[in-house]
Amino acid sequence: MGDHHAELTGLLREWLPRQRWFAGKGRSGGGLRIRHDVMVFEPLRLLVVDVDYDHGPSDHYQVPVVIRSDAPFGHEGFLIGESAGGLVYDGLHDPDGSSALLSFLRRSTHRDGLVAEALEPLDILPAHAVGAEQSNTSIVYGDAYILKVFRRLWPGVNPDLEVTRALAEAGSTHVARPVAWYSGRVDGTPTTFGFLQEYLRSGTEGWRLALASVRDLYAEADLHADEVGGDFAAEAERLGTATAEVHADLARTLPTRPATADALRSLVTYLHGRLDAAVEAVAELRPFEAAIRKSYDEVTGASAQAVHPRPFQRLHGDLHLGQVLRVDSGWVLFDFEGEPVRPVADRVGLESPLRDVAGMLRSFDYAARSMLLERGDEPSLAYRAQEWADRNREAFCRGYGAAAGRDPRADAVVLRAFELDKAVYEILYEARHRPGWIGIPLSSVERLTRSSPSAG
Ligand SMILES: Nc1ncnc2c1ncn2[C@@H]1O[C@H](COP(=O)(O)OP(=O)(O)O)[C@@H](O)[C@H]1O
Ligand SMILES: O=P(O)(O)O[C@H]1O[C@H](CO)[C@@H](O[C@H]2O[C@H](CO)[C@@H](O)[C@H](O)[C@H]2O)[C@H](O)[C@H]1O
Repeated sequence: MGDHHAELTGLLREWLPRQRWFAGKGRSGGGLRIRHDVMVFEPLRLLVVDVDYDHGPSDHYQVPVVIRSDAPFGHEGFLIGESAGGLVYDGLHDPDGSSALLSFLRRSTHRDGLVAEALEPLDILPAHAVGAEQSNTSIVYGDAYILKVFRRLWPGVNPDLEVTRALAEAGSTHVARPVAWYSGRVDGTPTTFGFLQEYLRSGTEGWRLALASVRDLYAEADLHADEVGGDFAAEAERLGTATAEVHADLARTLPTRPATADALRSLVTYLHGRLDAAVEAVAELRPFEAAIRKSYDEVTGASAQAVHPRPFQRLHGDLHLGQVLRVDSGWVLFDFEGEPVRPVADRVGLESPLRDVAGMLRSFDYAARSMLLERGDEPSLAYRAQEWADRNREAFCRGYGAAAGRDPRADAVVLRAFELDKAVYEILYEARHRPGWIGIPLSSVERLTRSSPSAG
């Protein structure tokens, strides 16, 4: 294995940093070690790779590979490199590799420390990868299942699996049925590697529906959001209700804790810490720093009961229009992973449900403004974008309030703090991955720090 691993390590040293989900960009060091090498199911081998840096903890990644003596047509795009043993391909994109993973799940078996568990008998179906690879790699089997393979491994049970299972067991209609998963040990801790769910073939992503609505509005230069064909407000209201129902099920089945003065103080410290890192990295944020900090401090400015009369609880953690699907029966939420850049230990904490509300409100802003990027500077469209975002924001909060018994807008100080925090996170995210979009969250920070909390 020694020479072979040395060769594979060399190939991965080139390949890994080029992947969209590689989190070590900009960190010095980057020494690579293959920690586990398991033949999961012929021909799929699963490598667990550690990346060590000069400072801070190591990262862990799973890299399933298929090593072939042939080079089938169409495989060029996912070649990792050439070794003495053959051509090394990304095993999640190699059709034989993705089939092997389903066979492993189907057997509900274990292999060298990797364990597969299935809740129901699985059909063997052909695989294809979905969409652009982001934080993870997803594979659809037939049109029955979708497997999410967590590329970066955080020791512990992945919150997506934990929370989705809790909701399914509570009878929620707002999640896709969990079907199977596989796990192993990382740093001695049982860790989720991949999660298979029912594939909702009739689902349309909220982001696509919202963009269609915005497009309709921009096409009708003289009409308002409530007058054009593709008005999204009724959907936004239903989405608000679905989010509140999910929160209620999570509060009923998983732990909660009161939002005490201490809990709010820790929250504010945490928000300031995230801002420290963002202003350090993105100079454009600095003119707004003082005003943002002032908004955060307002969270501890009055009694905890007055500012946040709801318990802290488990959440979605990164809710936006790209994480919800409209199916015939209503809205389904997925990807309960939280923000992928946060350590899992942080993401499984009990937090304010207003964090999710704020995530979705930010997304209405994104949908309205992303289309302005294509249109250049048209002041009348900017006005209409704001009108669209406000209308859907109100509808979402109305729907949430009707189901939760308290409208999120009633807790305006905390809601604004979370909207600012999300926008700060987005500024960092866009700076790293999509610099052309950074103006969207920056303009929101500018607006949110200008307005009073209740104005939204
Ligand atoms: N149960 C499902 N049924 C149908 N499509 C889904 C389902 N879950 C996720 N998707 C689609 O798969 C894609 C990737 O899923 P996601 O969990 O967001 O991955 P990532 O964490 O990499 O962003 C999304 O575009 C989403 O629309
Ligand atoms: O989908 P992920 O879990 O990988 O989330 C990350 O990427 C998102 C972008 O794809 C990013 O979301 C931001 O852009 C969305 C439009 O593309 C918008 O709907 C969101 O409101 C906005 O935050 C997300 O923040 C990031 O964690």
